[in-house]
This record gives sequence, structure tokens and C-alpha cells, in this order.
Amino acid sequence: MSSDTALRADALGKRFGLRGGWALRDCSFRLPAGRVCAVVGPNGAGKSTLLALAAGLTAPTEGSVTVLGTTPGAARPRVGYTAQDKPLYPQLTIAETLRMGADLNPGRWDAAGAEQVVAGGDLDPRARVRSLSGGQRTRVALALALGKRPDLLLLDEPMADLDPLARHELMGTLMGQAARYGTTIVMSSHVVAELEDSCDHLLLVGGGRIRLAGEIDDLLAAHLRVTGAGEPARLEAHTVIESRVTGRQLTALIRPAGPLTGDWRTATPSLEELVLAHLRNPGAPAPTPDQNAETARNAENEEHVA
Ligand SMILES: Nc1ncnc2c1ncn2[C@@H]1O[C@H](COP(=O)(O)OP(=O)(O)OP(=O)(O)O)[C@@H](O)[C@H]1O
Repeated sequence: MSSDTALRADALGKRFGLRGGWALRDCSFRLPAGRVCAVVGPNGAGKSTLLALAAGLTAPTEGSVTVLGTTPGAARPRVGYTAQDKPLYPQLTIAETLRMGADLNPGRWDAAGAEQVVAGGDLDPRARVRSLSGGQRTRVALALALGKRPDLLLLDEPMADLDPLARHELMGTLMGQAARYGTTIVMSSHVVAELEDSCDHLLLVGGGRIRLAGEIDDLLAAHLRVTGAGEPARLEAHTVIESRVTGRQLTALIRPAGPLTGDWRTATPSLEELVLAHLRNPGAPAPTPDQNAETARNAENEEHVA
């Protein structure tokens, strides 16, 4: 794998226990280095499983995952991981927790960066972790992960229990880290609208499968929201992800396979519209990466012609 790939899955699958169902199955994707990638999907879709596989905390049942060009175990010193439940040692103080981060990451530890994350929450470094609120613990966990100055940061719902101001501030810190050091960030979240401005890559997981994967701009350019009094049959030449008729008005999210015929108003969907439409319609076929790139190229050419 070339070094410009941060994360790659090949027919990756995970089953918990011999008789358990598949938490993740037949997942293949490539995440280029330097991207900020959103992992979205419903509860139980397999997002945490995917992140745990990438972090090397659990082994694949089938297929493989390659992290920074090597195995998850070998990549671990260059990977920061924050689990969904943000495990920390409750008896340690914040200062002791950060010192532990420094001891575990000799030569890499960014003490000033980690302390800045803690200071942003007005936390007393002498406070014990067990005395902190859920959101305050998240802040300390993020300080640990960021202080490692990783090449790849895997964050499982990092913003879930943060207040809106803390979310805004810490998202800014994450984006700053990505811009300054080229860190690849992979973060799962349920708040899709919040990801649109920060993320440039999407992995949509549903029912243990990858439903959509690619650059967000390409995925959005490959889809259209169409509205009009047209007949649903006129959209048959295209891939219809979702359609709804209200009175005489038809609204649909489609992946066009060529020019539209008929009188339609069209718009590029938002990321949230795209994700919701795919989640509501799990049978909708996923585009191939080639299709995404092709549609984005066509859109670019049209812009140039215009
Ligand atoms: N340790 C485990 N043992 C058995 N089953 C598990 C285990 N971890 C996850 N699963 C199962 O694997 C599936 C995927 O779970 P996972 O936690 O990856 O989903 P998720 O997308 O992160 O969900 P959420 O949004 O609720 O956090 C679920 O059906 C879950 O019950």
C-alpha cells in the first residue's frame, strides 16, 4: 500500500463469538492520508467495531485492515484512539494522566498541546479523573489522544457529551491539528449536520456494510435533489435513492445516469440529506468510487463550459 493511504480495508469482516452475527462484513475502502473522515450510520451499524479494528484492539474475523501502510499493531505508536466510553484511570489526577501520556509516548508527546486542551475547559490539573463530569472526561481523553501527536487519530463519537461551546472549540482544535501536521482524523458521529463543514471524506456504515465511501464533494456531486410535477417514471433511467409524492409534487434524491428529461428543479443535496436518504433506503445501490469521480469530473467540466 502506498504511504498516501492512511487506512485501508479489504473484505474486512468481524463476528463476535462463533454463533454471533456479523458486526461488520465485506468492507472494502481506502482512506487517503490527510483527510478528515466522518464515520456515520445508525446504532449498531458497526462504526465502533470498525474503529476498534483499525486501532488493533480486536482482530478481523476475515479480510484485513491496513493502517499507515502496516498492521494495526505495528502502527499503534503513530495512532491515537479514543473509545466511545473514554476510558481513563479514575484514581489519577489530570496532571498524572497527562504525565502518563508523556511516559507512554517518548519522543512524540506534545505537552503544551495536551495542556492547552485541558486548560480550554478550565479544569484544575490537580482534579482526580473520578471527580470529573462526562464531558470533562472526554476533554481529558482528547488531550491524551492529541498529545500523542499521532499520524492517524481514531475518535469514536468524540463530541457526544460535550456542550456546544466545547464542541466548537475542540472541533477547531482537531481541524487545527489536521491542517498543521497533516493528521488523518477518522471520527464517528450521529450529528451529521455538524460534520459537513469539518470533514472531507465519508464512510457511511449500515447493517455492518459500507454503504457509501468517498470524498464528500464527489459523493454530493454524484447526487441530485429533484423536485417537480413530473412522473416518477421519467426518473427510471436514473438511480432513485428515495422519492416522495406530496399532492402533485414529486421530490426525489437520485444519482443521475445522464441528462434529466422533463421539467425538474434540481439542487445538490446537503450531506445530511444524502446520508438520511441512504439510511432510510438501505436497498439503494452504492455508487462505485469510479462513478463518484466520473460525476465530479462531469460537474467540473459543466462549470467550465458555463
Ligand atoms: N463485544 C461485542 N460482543 C458481541 N457483539 C458485539 C460486541 N461489540 C459490538 N457487538 C455487536 O456488533 C454490532 C455493531 O456494534 P458497534 O458497537 O460497532 O455499532 P455502532 O455503529 O458503533 O453503534 P452505536 O452508534 O450504537 O455506537 C452490534 O450488533 C453489536 O451488538
